[in-house]
Formats: sequence, C-alpha cells, structure tokens
Amino acid sequence: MGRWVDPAPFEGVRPRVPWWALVPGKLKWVAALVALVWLLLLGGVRLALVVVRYPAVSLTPALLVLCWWRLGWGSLVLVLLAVAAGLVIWWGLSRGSFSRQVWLRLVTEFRRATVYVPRWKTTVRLAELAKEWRGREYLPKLRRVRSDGWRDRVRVRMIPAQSHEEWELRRAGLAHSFGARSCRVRVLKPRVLELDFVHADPLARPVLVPPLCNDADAVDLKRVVVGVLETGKTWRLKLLGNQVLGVGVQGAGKASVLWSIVWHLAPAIRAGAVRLVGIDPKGGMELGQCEEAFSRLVFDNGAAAVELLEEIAAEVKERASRYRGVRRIWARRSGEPFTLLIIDELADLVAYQPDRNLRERAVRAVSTITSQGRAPGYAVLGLVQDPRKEVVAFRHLFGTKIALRLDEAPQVDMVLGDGARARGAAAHEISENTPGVAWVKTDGRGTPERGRAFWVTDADLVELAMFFGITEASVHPFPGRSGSDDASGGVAA
Ligand SMILES: Nc1ncnc2c1ncn2[C@@H]1O[C@H](COP(=O)(O)OP(=O)(O)OP(=O)(O)O)[C@@H](O)[C@H]1O
Repeated sequence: MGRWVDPAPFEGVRPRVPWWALVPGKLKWVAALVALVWLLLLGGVRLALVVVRYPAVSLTPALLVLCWWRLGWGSLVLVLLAVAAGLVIWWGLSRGSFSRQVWLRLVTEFRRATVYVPRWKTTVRLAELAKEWRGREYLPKLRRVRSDGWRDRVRVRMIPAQSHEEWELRRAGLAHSFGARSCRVRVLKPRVLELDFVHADPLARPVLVPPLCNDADAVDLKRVVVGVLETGKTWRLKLLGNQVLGVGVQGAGKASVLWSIVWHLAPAIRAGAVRLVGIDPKGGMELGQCEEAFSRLVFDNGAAAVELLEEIAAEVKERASRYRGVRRIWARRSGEPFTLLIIDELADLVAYQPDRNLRERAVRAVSTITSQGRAPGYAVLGLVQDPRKEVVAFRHLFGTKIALRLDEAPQVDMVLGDGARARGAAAHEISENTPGVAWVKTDGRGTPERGRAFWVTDADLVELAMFFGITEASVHPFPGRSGSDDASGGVAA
C-alpha cells in the first residue's frame, strides 16, 4: 500500500481535425466571401478578355439572342436582313474600310483561335523559349493578335531574363511552326515583342508611277514620294538635310528608285527651285535617258566627274559660310536652288577608278558634300552594287540607306546596320522577280521598312523628258540670288 502505480497510457486514436475547423465560424464566412469575390473577379476578367480578343464571335451571338428574347423571331429576321444589307452596301461603297473593319477582324479572331492559341505553348516549349525554375514553368504570354491579310502581328510578353535576341535566333522555326513564310521580330517596349508572321508579299506587283504633277508647291523635300510601303502607306524619303545611299545587285531596281525621286521632284526642277547634277560612269546609259532633268551631267568616272564633284564641294563650303549665323538649314526663302547630286555606280568613282589621285580626290569631294551639305541644301543620292567598307568607306555619312536585292546575307547589316538581318530585314531574300523592292533604314528611326519604288518605264521617261521640254536646251539656268524668289518659292522645305 502506499506505492504509486502509473495509470495505463491512453490508447484511443486522437481525432485529427483540419486546421480550418479550428478557425472561428465568423472568420470562415469572411474567408469564403473573399474567395467567392476573387473567383467572380477572375471569371469576369477571363470573360472580358474573351470579349476583347474575340469581339465578333462572342458579341454577335449574344446580341442576336438578346434581340430574339426581347423582340421575337420576326424582329430577329428583320435585324439580320438589315445588317446583311448594311454590310453589302458598306462593301460596295468602300472595300478598303470594309476589309479593315469587318473582314480582317474576323480573320484575326479565326487565326488566333485556330493557329496561335492551340500551337503556342507547344511551340515555345519546343523552341526552348519557356523555362522551368524550382518546379514552376515560365511561359512567354501570347498577347494581342492582328491580321493584316498578308501578315499576322502577334504580341508577346517575354519571360523574365529573356532578350529579343533569343527570339531572333528562332525566327525560322517559329515561322514554320505557325505556317508562315517568314517571321520578323520587333521590340515594342521592355519585355514586349511583336512578331510579324508573313504569309504573302503585298509588293509582288509593280507599282505604276502617279500622274506627273504640275505644282511645285506640292513638292516637299522632306517627304519625297518614291513608292509604296508593304503596309500600304506611301514610301517617302527625306532629301532635305539628308543623304541617301541605295545598294543593290545588277537589276535590283536602283534606277527605279532614282527615277521615282526625279519624277516627284520634276515640278520643282522645272520651276528652278531644285537642280539636279548627275554623274553616270556607265557612259550615260542610265542618266542619259532623261538628260533634260539635269543642269549638269558627266558621263564618265574620270577627271571631268572629279572636277564636277570638287566644284560642288566648293559650293557647299561657300554656301555654308554664307549661311553661318543667318540660317541653320536651307529654306526656299534663300532664293538658291536645292541641289541633288545623283551618282549612279558610286563605286566607279571612289573605288574602281584606277588613277589613285583621281580616286582620292573623288572620295574627298563626296565626303565633303555628304558631311557638310545638309545645312546649305545639298543632298547626295549614291547608288552602288557593293556595300563593303573597302568600296564605300564613308557610308556612315548617309542618313538613309536603301537595301535593294543583295547578294549575300552579311551585306544586309553592312547597309542597314547591325542586327537588321536578325530582326528580319532580309534584303538578300528579295526575289529576282520583284525589282524595286527594298528595305529602307533612316538613322534615328526604329526598324527598317520594306517598300517598292515606282516602276518608271521607258515611256514614262519620255513623258518626263517632254515635261522638261524636250526641244529646249538641256541646261537649266540657276536662278540668281536676286529675283529668284519666284522660282524657288514653290518648294516646301
Ligand atoms: N520598281 C520596279 N517595278 C517593276 N519593275 C522594275 C522596277 N524597277 C526596275 N524594274 C525592272 O527591272 C529591271 C532592272 O531594273 P534597273 O535597271 O532599275 O536595275 P538596276 O539595279 O539599276 O540595274 P543596274 O545595276 O544594271 O543598272 C528593268 O527591266 C526594270 O524594268
């Protein structure tokens, strides 16, 4: 007795209750309410996204059901007939706007739903554009899709630590995966890219020149019309305060760029507000087709051409010294003509000329004109087949570069700048069947644009020559500084 005996240990199974059973009842109600609101919000956002991404497919049936519910079958049929008639009239009156606002919207929704959404995850995973980290998968997000008929523009939000170069490296694979001919990459803002999936070439057909204009006032030297861009907009070149270099293999259509510019400038040339000076080392094969447009022309790459270049370089310096402190850049009020120096086959002058002395003089003169001609109203349009530094050492002095069809892929970056080819400016892939098609890059402007110069035929050149008065002497007098306001007044600067 008196000895302590341990009680038997408790052998029953302790009940295991989930943690939330221990949460006070009120708190549980609040949590359930928050979860419900969160789910509703999520559902609402998803629904809104579906409506935003597929407005036609989602809103049209909803509106039809609403119409049937409120007004009945008869009214629904009437509404349908009225809408169909409206669409037919719209199509008849303006096919362009009908196509943009109705047809292309439907195509956009169709392609998003049938091409991009179903293939997106698999493609980015297989292309190694998605990553896994600590069991979580990071997938680039498919954002807005827009179909322009010939291309689909697809916005992408990249995953953290990804760069656009990774996408550029996989352009070809992405194009194949989404059934496109090619893919181009554009950076829109940090983390957001736009991929262009190209299906057709809107520039496949030649573009005819517009009718010759008589109005010198319509000539804007900052927006000279050269052709059309693949987006359907007008291709314009800045001449005032700029220098232009056109590069392309034989038959690429360099001449069409040059004649398109002359075509647009024609009224201003005739009014004496713009003067053309030309050097054609091919013996006049090209510029000789419309001599009437030029105030000075030399048909070789020898001493005469170099002297002309030096004369212009001296004019540039003289005019620049007169303008110093008076005006920053040439304007029509100056009473002096804007001068465009056109050099067909620039390489013949600055690289292939066997006489070293002449060659060096030519390089010096062209470098002076291109580097100092901006303010006093002198522009150079140089055309060349070979863009290498050994050939055109001063190509950086040209603010706008035009890459027509090129021979080799590395030449693209030589002309348009580093990284242009990686982003999709494939000038080396331009078809032989589309002369005049070119990629254009202007310094300080984002990505290169693709366009096609007007097709200036022999008949057009005859018309151009007649415009300048074929019977008159082919030398146009420069308007003098006094009393020349009328002549130059027509050029918008
Ligand atoms: N924009 C264009 N649209 C349609 N056809 C064009 C266009 N430009 C040129 N062509 C056609 O392509 C051919 C070659 O064009 P062009 O003479 O302009 O080439 P190029 O680059 O100047 O050649 P080269 O270096 O031999 O002078 C011509 O027959 C011309 O009719």
